[in-house]
Amino acid sequence: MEIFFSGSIRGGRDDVDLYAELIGLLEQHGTVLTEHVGIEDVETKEREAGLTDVDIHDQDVAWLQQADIVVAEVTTPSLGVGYELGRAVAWEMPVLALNRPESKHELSAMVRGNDAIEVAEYRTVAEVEPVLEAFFERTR
Ligand SMILES: O=c1[nH]c(=O)n([C@H]2C[C@H](O)[C@@H](COP(=O)(O)O)O2)cc1CO
Repeated sequence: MEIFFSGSIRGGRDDVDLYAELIGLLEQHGTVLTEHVGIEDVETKEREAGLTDVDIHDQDVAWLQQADIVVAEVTTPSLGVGYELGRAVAWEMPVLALNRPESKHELSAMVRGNDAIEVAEYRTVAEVEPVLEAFFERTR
């Protein structure tokens, strides 16, 4: 099982530690192609590696195409995450969006109102574990 994890980078990095925890959980279910989303200084590393925005976009879309499923943490609004979700839906991939309802951001209707995206509201990482179990069971 290859998993595309999607989370905000330029949209804001407040939740980066949470992304790393979620990636750790996802690794119990398969290979996470986008582990870099959970790395604190990802943009510095990409710059040092000489990656342009075109490189980042093209690599990301290739990973999305390669993946079997998409799991996104959508609490911090991000254009890139929204774009990835839109493409995943167009390709009819299973998509799970994890959202923390107590955030100051209201989840976009383009995500919550999309019946091709399963939205799970949660407060703690412990609550995500059974949600992932059920999601992977359904998509197996
Ligand atoms: O440097 C990057 N590396 C990268 O892989 N992405 C991808 C993965 C994330 O799921 C998503 C984040 O988009 P944004 O940067 O607009 O918040 O885009 C986005 C960026 C920066 O836009």
